[in-house]
Amino acid sequence: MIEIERLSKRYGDTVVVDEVSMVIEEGTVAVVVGTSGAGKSTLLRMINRLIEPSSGRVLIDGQDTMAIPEDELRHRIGYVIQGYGLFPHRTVADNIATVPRLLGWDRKRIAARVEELLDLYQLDPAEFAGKYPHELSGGQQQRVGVARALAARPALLLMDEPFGALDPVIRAKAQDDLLAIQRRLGTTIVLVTHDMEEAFHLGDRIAVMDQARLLQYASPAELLMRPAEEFVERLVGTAERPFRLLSLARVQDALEPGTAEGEALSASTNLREALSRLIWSGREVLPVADAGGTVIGRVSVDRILRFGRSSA
Ligand SMILES: Nc1ncnc2c1ncn2[C@@H]1O[C@H](COP(=O)(O)OP(=O)(O)OP(=O)(O)O)[C@@H](O)[C@H]1O
Repeated sequence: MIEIERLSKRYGDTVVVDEVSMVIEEGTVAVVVGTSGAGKSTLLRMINRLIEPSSGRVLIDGQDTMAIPEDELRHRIGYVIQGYGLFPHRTVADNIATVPRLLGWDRKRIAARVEELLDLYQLDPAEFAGKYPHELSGGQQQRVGVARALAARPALLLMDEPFGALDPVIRAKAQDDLLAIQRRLGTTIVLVTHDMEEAFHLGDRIAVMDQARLLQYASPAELLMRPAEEFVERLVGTAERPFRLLSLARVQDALEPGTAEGEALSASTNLREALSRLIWSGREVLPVADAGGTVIGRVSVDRILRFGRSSA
């Protein structure tokens, strides 16, 4: 668990982070959003003390980060930035091995870990281990950047606009991969983004910052239904609200008994996508199948629309 308590950063008379307090539960994803210059990156970097706080404190599992030597802190906390920060003159394997080497792991253990991470990120070790960053696509570099941050199995991963440079298709895949890996490893993640879609897709909780202040820190549904201030309401996108609500629920939540004509939707599909498929197919109802392909019921346009209403 990460506890941020009245954390502030001042440069001279300018306050860039103003008494921010928030708790990030273990194994969850907290996403920080806000306007440019709101203080998001500064807040993130104060967690691993890349930036020293002016006041306030950060506790990791109850331990004040000030009591942890800086290098140990950096090894314990994974950090991913936009542009991935890979070392250009080191191979993919050497990049991933950076922190394990600093920690003095033996060769065999490092090699096994590198291979495991490349596998996890679907990069064939035989092909990719010896390549240099400039020989990789943007999406591959991004995956190596995250693999490197995960190399020493950090319990906490800080990510600053990690998918900012990716095109929309690769970006969606990178987000899904991250969630899958996060669930598998139980990593706690704090991620900064400009992209509200990304925030709603990834965040268990979303922190909204504006002009150095934390305006609201709540679950995606809460931000939509009960925005604390007009700024939050505008940022979550008033016109987008029903669609964002739909994307938070799954077909299994709107399942009705019976079956229907047409290509089955998976029960795990989100309702926004399901509605889109219904509209495109020109049908009022579609069958729903479980992960094994067995039809378990149906879903209708009517039922989905009820989920998108504020009184749902
Ligand atoms: N070393 C510094 N000295 C003075 N001001 C700084 C310094 N570093 C950052 N700032 C200011 O602090 C404010 C917050 O910066 P920060 O990078 O945390 O914002 P951000 O919300 O991450 O913005 P963006 O989304 O544009 O990256 C900005 O106004 C920035 O100009």
